[in-house]
Amino acid sequence: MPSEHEGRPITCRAAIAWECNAPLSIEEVEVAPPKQGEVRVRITATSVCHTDAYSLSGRDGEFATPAILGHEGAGIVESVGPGVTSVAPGDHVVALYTAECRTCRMCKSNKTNLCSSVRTTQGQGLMPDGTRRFTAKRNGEAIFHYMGCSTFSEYTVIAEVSCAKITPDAPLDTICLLGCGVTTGWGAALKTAQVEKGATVAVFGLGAVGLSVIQGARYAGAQRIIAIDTNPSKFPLATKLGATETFNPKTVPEGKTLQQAIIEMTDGGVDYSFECVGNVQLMRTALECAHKGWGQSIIIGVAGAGEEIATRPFQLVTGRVWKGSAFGGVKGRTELPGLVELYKKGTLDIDSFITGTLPFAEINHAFDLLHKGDSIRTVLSFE
Ligand SMILES: NC(=O)C1=CN([C@@H]2O[C@H](COP(=O)(O)OP(=O)(O)OC[C@H]3O[C@@H](n4cnc5c(N)ncnc54)[C@H](OP(=O)(O)O)[C@@H]3O)[C@@H](O)[C@H]2O)C=CC1
Ligand SMILES: N[C@@H](CCC(=O)N[C@@H](CSC=O)C(=O)NCC(=O)O)C(=O)O
Ligand SMILES: [Zn+2]
Ligand SMILES: [Zn+2]
Repeated sequence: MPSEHEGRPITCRAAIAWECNAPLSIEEVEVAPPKQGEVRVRITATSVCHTDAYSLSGRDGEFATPAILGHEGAGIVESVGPGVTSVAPGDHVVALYTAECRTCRMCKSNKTNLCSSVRTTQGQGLMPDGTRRFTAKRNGEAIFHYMGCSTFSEYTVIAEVSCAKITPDAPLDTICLLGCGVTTGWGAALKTAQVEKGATVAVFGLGAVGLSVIQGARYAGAQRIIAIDTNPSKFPLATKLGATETFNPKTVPEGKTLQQAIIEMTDGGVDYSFECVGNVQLMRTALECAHKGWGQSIIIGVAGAGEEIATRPFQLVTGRVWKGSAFGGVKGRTELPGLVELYKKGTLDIDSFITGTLPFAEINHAFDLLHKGDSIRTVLSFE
């Protein structure tokens, strides 16, 4: 059924980041109708990923304010712009920060999920035509988009290629986590690393991303999964999701490095390690605890603008492999429906990641919980 607002602006609530390192401001915005190839979505649920906090911290070289953050959200299509064929009003969708146009060179390759169709304008906080759809009601200022999603708004406009259509019988307030954290970790284990049966795995950082790596590694049949975090309150959930051991780097004896400790625990190093924190020193540790000759280390964490990784080239000469993974290597429009089915069958746990739900108006509290290490994912509801 067509929306009563079709073709017209909608005024709704959004959380605006007017500047970095300040609380988000809940206020009214005007959301323009979708243009060619665009979709306006009523977001029903969104959660807060560490990357939202990272961008708000001012460490993200691409982030421009004022902006509407949020990239882990799901909702219902309100209206579509000219030329949109793959979704229609009423469809349930997950917003994708890694688009999938299916026609660019990257999409046609089975080696990557990094679609190039909208990435340049997305990084500038703009829609693909170079303009914006959000205006602050308080002063008429145009607001930047974020990661092609901007899910911290009751209504958002995203590109059709950034819309994964999913079955309407899946709960949006749970599967919104497929918009980032759960898919990223699961895919990093199964698609990027291709962890195999019997493997030994080390996971650094036990937020939604690291815990999802653990879940993926268990699904792949890994024999040992070592869950590593400086916050031991994350250990019980890591164990529930498949970790066979937990380890706190703070317990490494003086005079020994963390990589040495893990190499000793694993008879020479792990087959696969995953950095899920965004700390460049830890990325080095993760590489160097990988087994000589074949160990692979996957960087998932996002480091601040200007930060660099280092290791002795000898580490690579002697067979270790350094890789990265974005959105778990998952092509969202094609593969998210399958992940929803895995959730419905009980194969993919998403419920355990939701450590709390809050009304959208309490979004700043959700950020506080993340900063204090007291949450995995807090789902914000607009209803
Ligand atoms: N490449 C991609 O596609 C994606 C990348 N990311 C990135 O992945 C990272 C993880 O995201 P998310 O799971 O949401 O983050 P969280 O903040 O929820 O989880 C990170 C975990 O690492 C712990 N930690 C912090 N420092 C260390 C350390 N030195 N050693 C071991 N553990 C440590 C934190 O502890 P504490 O509880 O004390 O904070 C926390 O438990 C972020 O950098 C994020 O930006 C996220 C999604 C997609
Ligand atoms: N803007 C950042 C880039 C941050 C980054 O690496 N993002 C990840 C996703 S993080 C999700 O929570 C990613 O997928 N990167 C690939 C991409 O195309 O952006 C910066 O400039 O450092
Ligand atoms: Zn994220
Ligand atoms: Zn593409």
